[in-house]
Order: sequence, then C-alpha cells, then structure tokens
Amino acid sequence: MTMSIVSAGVCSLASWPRGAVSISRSKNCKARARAALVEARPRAVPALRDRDVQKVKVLGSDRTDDLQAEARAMARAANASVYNPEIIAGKYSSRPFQVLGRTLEILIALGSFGLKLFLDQRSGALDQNKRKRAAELRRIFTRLGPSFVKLGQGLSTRPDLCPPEYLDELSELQMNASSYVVAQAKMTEIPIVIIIDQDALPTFPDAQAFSCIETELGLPLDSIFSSISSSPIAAASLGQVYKAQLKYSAQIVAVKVQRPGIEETIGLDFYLVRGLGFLINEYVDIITSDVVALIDEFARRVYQELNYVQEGQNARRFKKLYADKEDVLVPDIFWDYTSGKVLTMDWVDGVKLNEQDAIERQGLKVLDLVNTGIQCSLRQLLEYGYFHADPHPGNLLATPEGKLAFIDFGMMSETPEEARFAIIGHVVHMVNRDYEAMARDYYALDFLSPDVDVSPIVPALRNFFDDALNSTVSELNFKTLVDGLGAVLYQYPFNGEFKFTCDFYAPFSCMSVWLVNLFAVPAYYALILRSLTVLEGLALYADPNFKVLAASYPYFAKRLLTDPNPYLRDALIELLFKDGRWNRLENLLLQGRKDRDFSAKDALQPVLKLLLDPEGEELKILVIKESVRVTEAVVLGTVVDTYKYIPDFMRSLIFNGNARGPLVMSDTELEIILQLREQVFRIWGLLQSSENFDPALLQPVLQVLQQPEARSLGGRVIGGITQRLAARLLQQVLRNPAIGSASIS
Ligand SMILES: Nc1ncnc2c1ncn2[C@@H]1O[C@H](COP(=O)(O)OP(=O)(O)OP(=O)(O)O)[C@@H](O)[C@H]1O
Repeated sequence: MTMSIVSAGVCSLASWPRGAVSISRSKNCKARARAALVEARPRAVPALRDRDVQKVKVLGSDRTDDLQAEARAMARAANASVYNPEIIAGKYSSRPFQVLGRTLEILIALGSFGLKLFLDQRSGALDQNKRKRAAELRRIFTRLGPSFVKLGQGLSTRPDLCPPEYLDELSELQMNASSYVVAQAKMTEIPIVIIIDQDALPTFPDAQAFSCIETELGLPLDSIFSSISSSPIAAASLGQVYKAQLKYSAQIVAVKVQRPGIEETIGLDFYLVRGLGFLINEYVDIITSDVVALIDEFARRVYQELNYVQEGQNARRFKKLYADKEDVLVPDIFWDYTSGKVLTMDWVDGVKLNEQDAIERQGLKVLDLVNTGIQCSLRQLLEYGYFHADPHPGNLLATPEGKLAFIDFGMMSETPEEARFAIIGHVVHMVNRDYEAMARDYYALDFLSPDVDVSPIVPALRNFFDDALNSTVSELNFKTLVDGLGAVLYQYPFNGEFKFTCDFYAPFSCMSVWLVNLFAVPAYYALILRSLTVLEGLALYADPNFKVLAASYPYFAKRLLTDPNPYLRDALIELLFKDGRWNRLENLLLQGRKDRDFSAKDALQPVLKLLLDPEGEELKILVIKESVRVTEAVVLGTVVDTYKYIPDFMRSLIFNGNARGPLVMSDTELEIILQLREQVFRIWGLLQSSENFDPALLQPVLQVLQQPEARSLGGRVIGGITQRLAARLLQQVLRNPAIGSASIS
C-alpha cells in the first residue's frame, strides 16, 4: 500500500547533536519547500491485524473507549525513561572517554563564554556587550544540544534570575523550536511553506522519525495516515512535528516524534552537571542550599517531558479545566496513535500570537486574544492552580474563528492552594499599601521560612511602591511591578558581606544571583510572572497603553466579592474596612461586573454570611458603625436638600434664624457626608442594575441592626435613633425592592 508523503523540500537535515547541520536560509531551499506531493512507500511492517483495525475504528467514540485507548498508550509508554541519577552515574562511570569528550565540549563552549564576560568586566564593557553576549549564550546552548536548550528555555522563564537581555535572547530558543509552518491549505495535498531560520534547531532524518512511529505504535505508517508531510513542520528541542491526515477518520493531526537517542545525550549532560553541583555543594559556601537537589528536580522535569503520554494526559486535564470557555481551544489527543515517543493530536490551524499582522489580516483583534489569554491564565494560576508553564507566543495560536489555542503541554506546573490565595491577598495588600502585610505574605507565598524576620523588607517595599503606586494600581505596568518586586527581593537576602562577594564575582554575578535566588523564589511563582509578562509583552506590541493589571483586576474583584474561601473573605473585609471602603466597594463592583463570570447574586455573600456567624462579632460592629454612618449621611443629606427648597423667610423660622444652613458643621464635613451619600446611591444602583441581583442579600445586615447591642453603637444622631432608622430604611428596601430603589435613589 502506498501513501502520499508530502514534500516540504529536502533541505540538509541531520541528526542532533553530533554532526548537526542547521537548515540554512536559501532561496533554493524555500523554493523546494513549496514542492508538490511525493509518492512514497513506507517501510514494510506487518499488516494491520483485525484487532488493530477494530481498535482504530472505535477510537474516540465514547469516554470508555477513550479511557481504554489511553490505558493502551500508557502501556506502550511503560518503559519510558524515568530520571534515576544512580543508574545514570553507574552507566557513565564506566565510559570515561565519552564523559571526557563531552566535558571538554561543554567546558570549551562555556569557558570561552565566561572568559569573554571576564574580559568585558575588566574593560568596563559588561553592560554595553550584554545583548551580544546573551545572543552568544543562546547560540552556545543551541549548539550544545537538547539539555542546554531546555536549560536556556527554563532560564528564559525566570525574570527573577536573568537580566532582560538574556531573557529576550533565551526565549528565542522557544521560538526557534517552532518557527516553520506558515501556511497550509487543502489537506489532501498538505501544501506547506517553510521558512527556515539560521538559528533554528536542527532536525533529524525523516526516515528515522517514520520508523520510530511504526515501531512505537506497532502499526505500519500507511495504516495510520493517508498522508504525512515528508519533512517536519517544526523542530523542537526534544522532538519534531509532522502534519498528517488520519486514515480512519480523515482528521488532520499533528504528530510529534521524539529525537532518537535523546535520553542518552540528556543523561550524560545531567551526569556532568550533577558532578558540578556536588563541587558547588562542597566548596562554594555562599550557596547554602542543595544545588544537586535542584539539578535533580530540573532533570526529573525534563525526563517527564520525554514521556509523551504524560504530555497527552496534561493536555487532557488542561482541556477539562479550561476549555469550557468557547474562546479557548485545546487539541484532543489520539491515544491509539500515541506512545512515550510519539504524540498524535488534533492539528490546530492557527497563527502564532506574536505574528500580529497575520492575525489582523484574518480580521481578528490581537488584544481580544490577549485578553482571553489573561483571563485563562488567571484561572489557571489562581483558581485550579494547574497551569501551562511554557506559555510563550509560539505555544499560543489564534485560530481563524478567533479562539485562543494552547499547544505543548510538556511543562505544566501547579500552584499550591495556600499560595493561590496568598497571591490574591498580596494584591489586596498592595492596593491597601499595607507593606507589613505584604512582607508577611512572603511566608504564605513560601518565599521565606517563618523563622526569617521580614521587617527589613518593609522599608524597601515602601520605597518602591510609594513611588510606583502614585498612579492607580490598574495603571501600573506589570513588568514595572515585577521588576520592582524582583529588585526588592534581590536586595533582601544580601547582607553586607554577601554583597561584597557578589561584587567580587561581578562578571558572574548573574550566575550567583541566579543560584542564590533560585532558593528564595519557588519556581511556580516565577512561571506565573512569566506567563503574565509574556501576555503583557504581546499586548503592548499591539497597544502601547495596554495595562495587564487593569485587565486582570475584574477577575480579582470577582473572586474577592464572591469567593467563600475564608482567606479571600478576610481579604475583602480588610479591603472594605480599611479607609476608603466605599470607594473600594464601588470600584470592586464596577470591575467585577466586567468579568464575564460575575454574578451579582453572589457578590458580598461570603462577608454577609459571616454576619450571621458567631465568629463574625468584629465584623458586626464594623457593619453597624458603617450602617449608622451611611444612614446619617442619607438623613442629613436629605435635610440639606430640603433646606434648599425652603423659602428664605421660612428658613429662619424653621432653623431658628440660622441662615448658614440647616446643620452645624463645617463645609468640609458636609461635603464628606454628601459624597458618601452619593457613593452609596451609586453602589446601590450598580447592584440593582446587575442581572440576578436579589435585595434579600442584605437580610443579614438587617438582622444585625435589629439586635439590641446595635443601639449602643449610634452615631451623631442621638444614640440608637440612626440604628433604628438604618434598620427601617433597609427593611423598606427588602420588602419592596422597587420602592426601595426609588426611595434610596
Ligand atoms: N497540535 C498542533 N497543531 C499545529 N501545530 C503544532 C501542534 N503541536 C505542535 N505544533 C507545532 O510544532 C511546534 C513544536 O511543538 P511543541 O512546542 O509541542 O514541541 P516541544 O518539543 O514541546 O517544543 P519545546 O522545545 O518548546 O519543548 C509548535 O510550536 C507548533 O508550530
């Protein structure tokens, strides 16, 4: 049986790392990339057995079949490698020449880079050459192969560890992994245009890839696909991706095939780096944490990425949690064509999010897509805590229907529950400018162990945020905030002695800072920052005035107003009852309403419920005091209004000759009262105009106001009267919302 192998041009391909040849940018190559179909006969493998055909036909028909197919894929990946440093050490300790050869290769590459940094430092050109050196480091990582590309990709997600120039360059390692496909049309012919990049990651021979698919799946290629592109449409650090059409259903799929022998290369590199880690642990005193443990953690993650069934499962979990929104797309996995080294999934027709002109040409708005990305990221990071840890623009596609598609689920991360709430709390404390609380948050965020004194951080936070927060939080640039916070945290662990050490190692200071800080900031936090900075970067490209914090605030507001979690409920109480409360409530409501999942019915419920709880004693007092204050404002405001309509001659009669006004109070005091009244009316209006709003929501306030203790808390108007007035006003509102609304506004 023959199958069409669609040629994208046979440019010089080579396996990696040894003898690797990058595909060069040439007219010839581009021309050939547009080549037509080529008929090809795949390697002979045993014909499909009946059982297999059956298996393929039912694929995806229902959930049970899907689970069974997934189980079969897991069985195929049963012997996928797991990181085991002891086994690796055992293997390489008996191969001294191989170890020596690779050591020299790495030492020469990194040593010459270090030397250049040292010379830059001596000649005072360190800053001036930063960009150039960053590009060099990227090229060195690319040349050194997959483990170093992974390392570079990892570092590019750590704004807390790398200077911006290095972040920019190293993130190219992600873009290179995915920079080929530009267009495709009728699938039966799979026309592909390839753009080739000099710095792109090298590919490995297609014959090897196709043979890997057949061996891994135990099926001949032509029984799986009716056609497959003859060259990869993208080369990535660990594998390369083909576009194909499934034979049984004619669906278009992306097939990711792992680089042959990759475990071998990666294993040796980790063996060497781990050896270096031992030396650091032993001889470098300034680094007190366990570097070997850190390397092991990183290696474990990379090995996990080598198991494509795991990646498929990540995609499935991600889809279940987040693709419930119609503007988010996650490809389905074809479990019958997936194994540890082969991953088959829905082909996503789309344009990468950084190709903004192409997006606009499709009639889509980049900012809409970025906004979808921000909302989805917030849900990932702060709701379920399961997030895509590699959301670079190459992994985010805009589909022609305007959906935002996520691909590449190799690297996922989780935010622990406490940290999720702590992050929201941190934002509240920032809005409140409560620097002591912000500093204390670093315990909950797991930046610092509880025995560390945080008081030295407080002045640093104050210094930075008092300046930065001159504008409102929503106007702040997220990157400014992250950089500022990063700077504060950089300073913190350094005492005088430490600073000296860093200066001494100035050319390598980046490295020492990386290592020191690695232990201070949990990786998921840096990844969170990364994902939002990536989206902000994309948005700023489309609109220099875009503010990611402003776009995120509705989500925070919604969560604060509606989430029953005690931590968030307390954060809301703190936010509302710290000065400026009505402003804040109005703002929260205004913002929360912008979130598409906001329900007015749920707003304030957690706080109001607490009023009926014996634990809510403290809150009750605050609420009574506030109700009394508001009632006074309404009553006194009405008196002032009435006064305006009373003819002059009657005023002196009614108000005992007081021509200045009906109340004995200063103009400023009066203005504050009137402002409060206006604000409360506005808030009421906001609530009332929200869909699903039910005034019965305020019942707990009424109950509290009717309690006898409430009387003793009367305000300016004789003890107890305002409390009764407040209760009556509220009662009227609750009994008849329409009348209530009329009377209050
Ligand atoms: N489902 C898909 N539909 C269309 N294109 C895809 C799909 N999956 C992958 N690709 C293409 O292949 C490229 C590489 O895929 P992917 O990012 O999953 O590989 P990777 O090995 O995880 O890369 P990395 O080096 O970033 O780890 C993507 O950038 C994209 O261009």
